[in-house]
Amino acid sequence: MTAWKRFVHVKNPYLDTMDEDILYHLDLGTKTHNLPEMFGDVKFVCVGGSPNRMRAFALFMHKELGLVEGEEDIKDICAGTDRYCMFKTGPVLSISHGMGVPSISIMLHELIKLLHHARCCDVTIIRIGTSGGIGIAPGSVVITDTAVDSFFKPQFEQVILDNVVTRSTELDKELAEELFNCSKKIPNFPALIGHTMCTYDFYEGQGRLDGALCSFSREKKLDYLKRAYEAGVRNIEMESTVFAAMCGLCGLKAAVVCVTLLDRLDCDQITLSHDVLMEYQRRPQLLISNFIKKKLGLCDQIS
Ligand SMILES: O=P(O)(O)O[C@H]1O[C@H](CO)[C@@H](O)[C@H]1O
Ligand SMILES: O=c1cc[nH]c(=O)[nH]1
Repeated sequence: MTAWKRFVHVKNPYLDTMDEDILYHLDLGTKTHNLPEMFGDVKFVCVGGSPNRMRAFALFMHKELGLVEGEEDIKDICAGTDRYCMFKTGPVLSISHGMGVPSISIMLHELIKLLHHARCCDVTIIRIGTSGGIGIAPGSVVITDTAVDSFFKPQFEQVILDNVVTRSTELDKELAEELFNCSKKIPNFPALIGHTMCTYDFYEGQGRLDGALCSFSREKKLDYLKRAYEAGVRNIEMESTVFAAMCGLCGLKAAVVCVTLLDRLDCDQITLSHDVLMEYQRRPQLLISNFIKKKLGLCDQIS
């Protein structure tokens, strides 16, 4: 029996009428680049805020996949722009998205069109990030089941013209479970499944007392974070709702996996040493590399 291929769908009737599509912020285009040849074999897309992290992930994946060509062949495909960076190794694409909803949303529009133009199918997309934990030990890896907004609602509100359009932020529960099962096979790997709250700001928006502005008390902050915990929220970051909404609408299997850098019930400032921060940031990468190797039928635990 032939399995159906899951293509990436764009939902824009105007795209078909365009002679050329310029993916401006990626410095790629349908006339200037052979997108099917460059990207047609992509099966896994990993995204994260920082360019260096996404470069490190591509190099790590390259090694883990045992690919023959050298590291020096892994170049930034978007080098012509300094908005985002993109690296490809085998079927894995690694892209940075900057900080916050507007930044990741621009990248996702162009990435989803890229995958569509390249005729990619059966693509899984995973955000590997950092976050602030609530009521869990720093260094824990949270696999998101549902992304919620600042009111703990599983929705993303997109302003389109002068309307507010509400979109669902459900993520693929089966994929989250699969990732959690994968995490159990890694020794001493603290992981859990929970809701992730996405905010529009790192300071006031996440109830921090240490920003340039703060108009609420310590008690109000703690009351808010405790209510978030009771609603099932285990970590806070700044991209998951729009990521879940856009990927869901375009038929991409999506997951969010973020390490926590602190427990927000204890503090606001990130005081980790550089080495500890780097080690924590590698945790989502290790989990995703094991997952990808498993999906590709490579040895489960090479690392
Ligand atoms: O670690 P990344 O992927 O950048 O994600 C988190 O870190 C940034 C804030 O420091 C926000 O973008 C937040 O979502
Ligand atoms: O507290 C934190 C840490 C990382 N990223 C966030 O968005 N918040």
